[in-house]
Amino acid sequence: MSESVQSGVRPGNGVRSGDDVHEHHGGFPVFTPVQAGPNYGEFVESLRRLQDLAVSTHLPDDVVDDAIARVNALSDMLEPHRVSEGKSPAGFNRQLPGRGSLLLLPWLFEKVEVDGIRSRGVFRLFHRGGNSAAHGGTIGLLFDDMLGMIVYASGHPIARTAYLHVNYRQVTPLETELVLEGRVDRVEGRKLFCTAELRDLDGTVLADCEALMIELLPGQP
Ligand SMILES: CCCCC/C=C\C/C=C\C/C=C\C/C=C\CCCC(=O)SCCNC(=O)CCNC(=O)[C@H](O)C(C)(C)COP(=O)(O)OP(=O)(O)OC[C@H]1O[C@@H](n2cnc3c(N)ncnc32)[C@H](O)[C@@H]1OP(=O)(O)O
Repeated sequence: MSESVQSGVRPGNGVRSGDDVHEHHGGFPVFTPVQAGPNYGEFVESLRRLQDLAVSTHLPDDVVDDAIARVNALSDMLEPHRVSEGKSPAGFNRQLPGRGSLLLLPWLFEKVEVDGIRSRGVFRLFHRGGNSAAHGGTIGLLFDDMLGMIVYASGHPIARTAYLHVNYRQVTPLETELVLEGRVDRVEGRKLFCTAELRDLDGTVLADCEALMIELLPGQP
């Protein structure tokens, strides 16, 4: 987000070029990229492991009490370091799984180009919906976050998702490497029509989507 917001939009696909003026990104604030420290990725991964365990254990009550005390102690340690949006490395570090965000799927981008993007990763235990399959909402999250990156990579100003139509074609497995690809298909004024597919390593489409992204007007949140 920060690259796009701060240094502007890269030209591509015949869309407006030289759009590196902040006003072209709606009402988004100017963020200065926050680089993660060398151990930040490990910190986020440790928290993901904790989430995996939180949904895949059955703990005795005394262990739960002990866990509450320890987690609260950890939170107390972090609390004094709270910062406002855009001042944390979370979500801003593309070299880290899920850009270093605990919210996002811990996937890594392999290709971020004008004609489309590709990322790779796994759904974790804490993404389980039922019967060992990924929760449908987490697949929507994966697609929606990718759409922001597609718009960014294609050289358009910041856009928001007006609709996201997901087709669930096959059950999506957990803890299995998968590949996601997407691109802007066509542009009508502010409207960017995008598509993306989630595939397994055999190339089977597990889910695909069609989405409308709308470039923000000046001042739009
Ligand atoms: C250092 C490393 C950096 C790492 C990070 C790098 C990159 C980061 C990644 C990404 C890049 C950067 C930034 C990304 C930032 C943000 C992405 C955010 C994505 C989201 O946050 S996603 C959240 C869910 N999303 C919403 O929260 C949207 C809520 N919503 C609205 O904010 C408005 O709704 C809005 C603005 C969408 C439109 O509002 P509006 O008033 O401007 O436009 P209006 O309604 O007039 O529509 C104009 C034309 O679209 C048609 N139209 C509209 N809606 C339609 C629909 N549903 N179906 C069919 N057609 C539709 C109309 O019919 C008309 O069509 P026509 O012009 O032909 O008449």
